[in-house]
Amino acid sequence: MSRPVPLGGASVPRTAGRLVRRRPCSTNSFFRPDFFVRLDHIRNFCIIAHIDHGKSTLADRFIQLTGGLEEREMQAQVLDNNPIERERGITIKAQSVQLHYTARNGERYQFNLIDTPGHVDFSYEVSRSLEACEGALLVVDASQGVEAQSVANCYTALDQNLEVIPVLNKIDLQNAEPDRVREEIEQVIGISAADALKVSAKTGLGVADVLEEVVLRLPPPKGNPDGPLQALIVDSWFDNYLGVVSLVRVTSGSVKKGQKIRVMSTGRDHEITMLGVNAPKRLFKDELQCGEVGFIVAGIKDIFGAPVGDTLTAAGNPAGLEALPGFRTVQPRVFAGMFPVDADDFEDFRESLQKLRLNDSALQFEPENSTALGFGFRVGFLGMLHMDIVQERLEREYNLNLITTAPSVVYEVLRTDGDVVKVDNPAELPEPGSIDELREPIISARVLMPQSCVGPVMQLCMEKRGVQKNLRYLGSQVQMEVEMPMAEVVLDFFDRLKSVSRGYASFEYEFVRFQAADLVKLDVLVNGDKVDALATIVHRDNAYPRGRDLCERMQDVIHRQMFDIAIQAAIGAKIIARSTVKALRKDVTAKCYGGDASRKRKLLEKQKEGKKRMKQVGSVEIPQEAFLAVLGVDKKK
Ligand SMILES: Nc1nc2c(ncn2[C@@H]2O[C@H](COP(=O)(O)OP(=O)(O)OP(=O)(O)O)[C@@H](O)[C@H]2O)c(=O)[nH]1
Repeated sequence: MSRPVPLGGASVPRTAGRLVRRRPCSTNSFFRPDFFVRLDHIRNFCIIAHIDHGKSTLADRFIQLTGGLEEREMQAQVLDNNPIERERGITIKAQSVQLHYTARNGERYQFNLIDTPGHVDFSYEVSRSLEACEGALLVVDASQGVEAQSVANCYTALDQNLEVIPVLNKIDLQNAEPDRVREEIEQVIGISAADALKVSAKTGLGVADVLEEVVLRLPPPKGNPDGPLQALIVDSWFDNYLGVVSLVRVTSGSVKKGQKIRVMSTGRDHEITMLGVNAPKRLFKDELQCGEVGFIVAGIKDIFGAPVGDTLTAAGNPAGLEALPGFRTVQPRVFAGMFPVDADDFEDFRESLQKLRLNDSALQFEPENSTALGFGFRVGFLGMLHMDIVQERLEREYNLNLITTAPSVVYEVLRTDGDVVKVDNPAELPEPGSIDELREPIISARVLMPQSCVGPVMQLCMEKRGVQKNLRYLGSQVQMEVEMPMAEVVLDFFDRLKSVSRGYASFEYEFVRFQAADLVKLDVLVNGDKVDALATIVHRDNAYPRGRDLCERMQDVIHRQMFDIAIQAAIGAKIIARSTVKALRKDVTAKCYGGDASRKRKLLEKQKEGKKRMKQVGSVEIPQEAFLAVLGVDKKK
């Protein structure tokens, strides 16, 4: 992604408090004078919560209260600055912002705040952001109560030894029950909530107290301000003009403009040309000191030049420092083929994926060749929302026109020769004769719901081949632990769970093991040709209904053409379902008798537009919707 560096006018802090001004104010108004902040006056913290509990809105209030933006510059969820985030109303990328707060004791503190995403698909982003912090605000919606991601994200913070302050949000709502939710935090999560703060991020009620508690209860960063430079790359993105821009947390020493730094994994030295902080407007500075979180630009044009999790030291690393621990790598769980509609876009597609990966280290990809769709990539994602967002970012930020195939999980195959291989593409499943055992990934899911939902949720889990492991009554909430095949969860579990529980149940999951199951490959034939990109792996018991359903769905989405199109579902050589798209020529200009050439041309152009997201497979044009018919998702109109 190329995030431009806005050259907005920087607001110089009105009162410098007791801070010492290190050097005279730069004459350039884009620069903010550097104030020396003592390490014990810095607080680095994250806001964590379940989706929609109000993290970004609380961050807005913090920015407003500390004067980070003027009233006219404020808009809701300021930190969700990606257009996709704003349209969907969700946070996808963690965003950092530096604020300056004068506490009630008259001292001035520097806050480096990171707003994190709430959806389970982006929990990796949360754990990475926590690495740059000493504390976390756990925001819980006082009208909804504790939900699955409140628990999971809080445990991640505790695992990383962070101090957690519970904050009960939305107390302005009539149905807010702060006392019940406080008990829930203690019962479900198991942390003390006696001194949880009550706030309304919307009206601002109680928000000032949160800032004060951040000062009092969260520890300052550790590290030696006078030691040799050591900084952790927390995030990176590619800017078309500047090259790689990295967000770093300085853990020792300081980094200065003009300084030569070394990227430890590559061993290459670069000169820092720009550095600064998001406040939340981007402000250029001369130095990032120990404990601070800010961005650096070092003229790195190579996409792999400053990977996330890497360590920066002074050039030549004279102190012989070791690399910081970095981040755990995440394994993608869902894979789908992505193919450019226009084969000429393949190289652009590769470069775009590489740039996107810099900013999204959970993304993995390798080239794939499909008989039906040509050259593309098999791309690994953390979940369906992640897949959806990646496709949208590729199309909007990189101007690509892509066909995505149905997502698949990774299977483990025990071959008759004793070898065990992993298969993430159904088309590459070995011949049935050479398979001794086919194993599917099993997840352990924790569903949190009100008691009234237990019946329908249990029924849904059974339908998805789930095995209940535990059921705990925690006050008004019930926590159910269930093991389920991941393939069933990928398809539509999340939506179904929301609908059977009227939105009250939430869930989070983790992979536990591979387990043998009676699975078969379901092929789809279009006019007799097997289309590799449409193959799926399903449980034998579901194969017949799935095959029938798939043929019907495809019949609805494949446009009628000049001839009959037969769609068949097959297991091996056995056809198990069939449907036909009847021949018809859709003459869009039929009604345009008379000689209005321009209107005819417009209609034909419109028809051409409609054909854009299609692939010619044999003699048949197959639209994007058909490739995702197995999901029952009409993704692109
Ligand atoms: N009534 C009320 N609504 C609130 C309050 N705080 C947030 N909201 C609303 O709750 C919705 C979600 O708020 P966000 O700040 O986007 O939530 P989030 O936790 O950042 O969401 P994700 O980043 O997608 O996980 C928005 O419609 C907000 O206007 C509050 O204190 N009171």
